[in-house]
Amino acid sequence: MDLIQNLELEILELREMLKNKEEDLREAKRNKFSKSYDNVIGTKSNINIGNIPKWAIERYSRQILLPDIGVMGQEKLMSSKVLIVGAGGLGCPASVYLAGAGIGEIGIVDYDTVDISNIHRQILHTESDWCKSKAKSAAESLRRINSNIKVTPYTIEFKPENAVQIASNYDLIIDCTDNVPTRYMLSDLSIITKVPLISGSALKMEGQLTIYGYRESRNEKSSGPCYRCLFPTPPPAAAVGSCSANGVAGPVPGAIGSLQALEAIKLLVGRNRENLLVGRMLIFDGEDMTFRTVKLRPKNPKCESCSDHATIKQLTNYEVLCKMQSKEKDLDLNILPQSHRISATELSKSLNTQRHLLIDVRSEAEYNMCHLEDSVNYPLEQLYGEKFDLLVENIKNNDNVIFICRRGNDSQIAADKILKVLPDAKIKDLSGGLHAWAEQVDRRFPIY
Ligand SMILES: Nc1ncnc2c1ncn2[C@@H]1O[C@H](COP(=O)(O)OP(=O)(O)OP(=O)(O)O)[C@@H](O)[C@H]1O
Repeated sequence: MDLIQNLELEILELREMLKNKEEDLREAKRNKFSKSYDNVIGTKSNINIGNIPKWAIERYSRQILLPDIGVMGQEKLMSSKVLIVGAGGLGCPASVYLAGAGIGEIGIVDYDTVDISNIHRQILHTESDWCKSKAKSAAESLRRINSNIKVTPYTIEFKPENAVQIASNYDLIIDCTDNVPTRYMLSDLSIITKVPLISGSALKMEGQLTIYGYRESRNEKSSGPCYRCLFPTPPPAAAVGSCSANGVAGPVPGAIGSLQALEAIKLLVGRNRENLLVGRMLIFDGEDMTFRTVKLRPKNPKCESCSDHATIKQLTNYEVLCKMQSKEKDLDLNILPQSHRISATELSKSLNTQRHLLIDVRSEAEYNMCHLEDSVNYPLEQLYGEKFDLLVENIKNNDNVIFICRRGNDSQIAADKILKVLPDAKIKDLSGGLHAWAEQVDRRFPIY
């Protein structure tokens, strides 16, 4: 028995020794690598091979082996500057691969902070980055991936007042944002500054990407349509989906962001127009796992931004263009008069004394995530379907009807629609929605 125990102890000791030796070996390798890098920085020493140093050949060998990249392509990547706007679902994977590929300088712009609901897809941020600036968190992670590149975080909103000055320092812009005003601005910016733009988007299980503002050389006209050629007038704000309202599967922006990085690498090493997504859009459907490329409409000969008759010579107010309300106003539509609204605290008190019909108009998936006890689910779109009459009948027979949604906008739309057919109905909407409930009444209720 003793013999077996002794042997086991010896095995444990040997394992420990092996682990230490392995760590020593890794440390020695790391030292060797950084020493050889130190030798090269700031010098044209004789260990340079061709035009790129030994350390870079070792580090980037797997992509240099590709005939489309090669040593010359690697040199171009290492002297390129890429600006990534948005450090979210698309910006994280796009910048990871660009940092990995050794892009000389990466600028990353984002005014927001990391939210816990971002982490399922925004792979540069971790739990310990929660509430940190996204641009700073992304920059820190990128520097950990590649300490040989320069990374500049911009913790600001990218807007007409600062966009031209920042973008002019870069060779390429990558649109990783999530809103229409910024998309129009980036497209115009690309035409004005002659910096090409790789635009991506992802929502639910779908994503797409294309290149705008591509030019064979700076003196040539841009090829392919710009965003304004395709969408001369912005869609109504309500028709635009967002990840926070519609959801997104993490790997979908992961795939699109990675492909944006791939297009960036190809563009920077000088691949031909035909090999790039110029005048074409790649569409990915994660539901049935298909990729398809569609040809985009040609340039609009009357485009205000990129045609010969362009009138847009400087950036304008894109919030006005897209008829956006300010973010605060967005949170509360104020459709209903005060007499048809009830605060979360008032509702909580009233629930203790009276019977109510609580109608939750969120989607079924949201309702299943969390809902108030005894509420019934009646998704907003059903108000426009065949069950509407049934709902009206139900409401007629109730004295206390409360419409509920996430933030208090859809519930007002629903209540307003019912009031148009039943003007005397005893209807109210929960002001501020379930967010207000979570903040004012029950902190256990999840805010999403
Ligand atoms: N004009 C802008 N300037 C700087 N950053 C921007 C601008 N417009 C959008 N962004 C950033 O682009 C990123 C887009 O990321 P993503 O689409 O994953 O959405 P999100 O806002 O992080 O998450 P969610 O929609 O789930 O709340 C966000 O971090 C947002 O702050």
